[in-house]
Amino acid sequence: MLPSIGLLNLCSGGFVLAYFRFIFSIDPLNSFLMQGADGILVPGGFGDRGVQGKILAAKHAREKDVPFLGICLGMQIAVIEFARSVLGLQDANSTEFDPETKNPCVIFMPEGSKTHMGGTMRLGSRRTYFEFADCKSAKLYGGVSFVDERHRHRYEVNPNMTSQLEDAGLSFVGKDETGHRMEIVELPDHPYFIGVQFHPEFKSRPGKPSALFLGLIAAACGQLEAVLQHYDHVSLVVPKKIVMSNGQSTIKAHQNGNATKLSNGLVNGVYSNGNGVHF
Ligand SMILES: NC(=O)CC[C@H](N)C(=O)O
Repeated sequence: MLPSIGLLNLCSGGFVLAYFRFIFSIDPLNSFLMQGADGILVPGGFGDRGVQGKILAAKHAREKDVPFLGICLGMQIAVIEFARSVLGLQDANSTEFDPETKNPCVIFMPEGSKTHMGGTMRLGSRRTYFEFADCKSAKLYGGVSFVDERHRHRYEVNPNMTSQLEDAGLSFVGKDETGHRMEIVELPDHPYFIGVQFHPEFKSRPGKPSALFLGLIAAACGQLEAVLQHYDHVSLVVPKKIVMSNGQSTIKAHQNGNATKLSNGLVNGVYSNGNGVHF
């Protein structure tokens, strides 16, 4: 596939010229080609083809502080790589690729059907609640308490392994309404390492790119701080975890998503009216 070039408006620091290169994850030159990358995006996918190369890409990004965005399978890959390299669980895997793994950090969603594939995916618009106001993704989305993004998957991060992963430094900063389904993962000490279970590309448009793509490009050209500061004037009103008297913790959801109109006409830069109906 030929490389392509894009002109992007970063809001803060004017325009940047971005050069995109598609690397096949099964390409033996994969690691070599990644060396010069300023940013890496691992997209969604099904089946185990190219998974090893995708794991190498996530590892390279994590270890070399290269801005990284993992989408759906790309997020699952980032979790697998982290479990293997940081937790030392060599056989950590998704049960999609290794049903017998002793360390299933990505598992089949309990409500899915293993026998009927058609229409059994978790599809369509679902709500993600931010756990922390100061994580990069919450800031990029403009300080909302939730975002509605579109989904297309059968597997998810194993909720029984999240505390182990979090103790080692991975942060699950976005979750569904139950708090058991991981939607956004970040590495807080990394310049830009974000994985999302949803597909931001489904609602991204040339003139209105998803906040996460904007963040990736900004980070890749050293402009992330400037872009985040641009959003800083929008009050960050994401509630912190509220510890309830019964010892359970929860987050309070604001039904309107704390929407604030930005000067560019977007509602916090997010395509959502906060009630699950999308434009
Ligand atoms: N859209 C995707 O990337 C799907 C990821 C993975 N194969 C799953 O079903 O969960």
